[in-house]
Amino acid sequence: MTTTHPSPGSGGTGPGPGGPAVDVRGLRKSYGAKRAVDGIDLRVERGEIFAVLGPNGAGKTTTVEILEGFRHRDAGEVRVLGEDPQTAGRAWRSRLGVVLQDSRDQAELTVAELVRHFATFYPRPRDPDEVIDAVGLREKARTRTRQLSGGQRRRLDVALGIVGRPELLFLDEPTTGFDPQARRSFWALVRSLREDGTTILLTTHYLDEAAHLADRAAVVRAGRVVALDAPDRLGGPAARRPVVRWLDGGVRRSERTDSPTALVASLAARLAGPDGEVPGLEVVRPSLEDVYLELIGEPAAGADPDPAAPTRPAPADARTPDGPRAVVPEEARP
Ligand SMILES: Nc1ncnc2c1ncn2[C@@H]1O[C@H](COP(=O)(O)OP(=O)(O)OP(=O)(O)O)[C@@H](O)[C@H]1O
Repeated sequence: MTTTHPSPGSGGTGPGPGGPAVDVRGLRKSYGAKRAVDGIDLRVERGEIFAVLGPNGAGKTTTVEILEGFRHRDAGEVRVLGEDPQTAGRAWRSRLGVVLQDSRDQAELTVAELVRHFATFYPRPRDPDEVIDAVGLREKARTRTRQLSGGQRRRLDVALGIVGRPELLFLDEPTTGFDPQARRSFWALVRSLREDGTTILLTTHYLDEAAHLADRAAVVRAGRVVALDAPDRLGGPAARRPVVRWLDGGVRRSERTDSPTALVASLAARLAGPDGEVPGLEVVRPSLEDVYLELIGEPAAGADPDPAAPTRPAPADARTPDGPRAVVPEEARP
């Protein structure tokens, strides 16, 4: 379940100062001996949808919670909408929309009551009924939030995240638990927010979500950014080189090549049987998932090792909770 935390205050009344929405340099954060974030640099431009990808424990949530002002960093420079989240006040907070991964509250209120209640925290809220429509909850407007399904609750969280008309919206794994149709309509909603000028920083484990939504994506592994680019360019051209696979005397062979046609022609001349076919011939262009798995050091099943690929990292360790992951600063509580 997810909860959106309100960001009351007096801001949100106009565009913030120029410059990137998020600018992070040399960010570090440890929990005891565990380095969760180990020197992250990234910049999110205003008006873009930026995805942060990475395996469990890579440091995504820690990074995002620092950007949201919910966690303190050990080192590095951070600017979010031009301010340092550690010292920024209510006006800054009201310019953010935050949709966290876990928690629930206000279970006895109906959807409409809760969205209207959150709208009162902001100086220039969206119309609550329009927001409820936009997230596809019109039918559930009079339902108590405790009676919503997981996917419906997630949509409600998004409604609460956008009702304040944020300049920057953080979405932490927003479509977990959605059915395929709900995901598609949620993606359309996120795109329409971008068209309204909202900057969106999204963490997701769904690569198709990043491919459909993100203008750019960063892949984080063991607390560092290992790639940052448009989803269809992540990993660089070498990572997208097609792989030709075939059987040679019953032995499986493969080769990455920039000229698959020439390779297939030479294989055909050498190995084609009486039917004119090369046994087991396939030409495969690596998908975003293949590229991602290589970047995080987990080659896809059946993938061919690429000498240019990053070395395999130590496995990401399990979370060691030390209390609530996301706390709402006093000043942001209703
Ligand atoms: N409150 C905490 N106390 C101690 N260690 C923590 C805490 N929060 C996170 N960690 C550790 O820091 C590392 C990074 O965790 P983080 O939650 O930032 O990763 P993540 O990339 O968001 O993972 P996931 O995809 O599972 O949400 C992990 O090793 C995790 O166990």
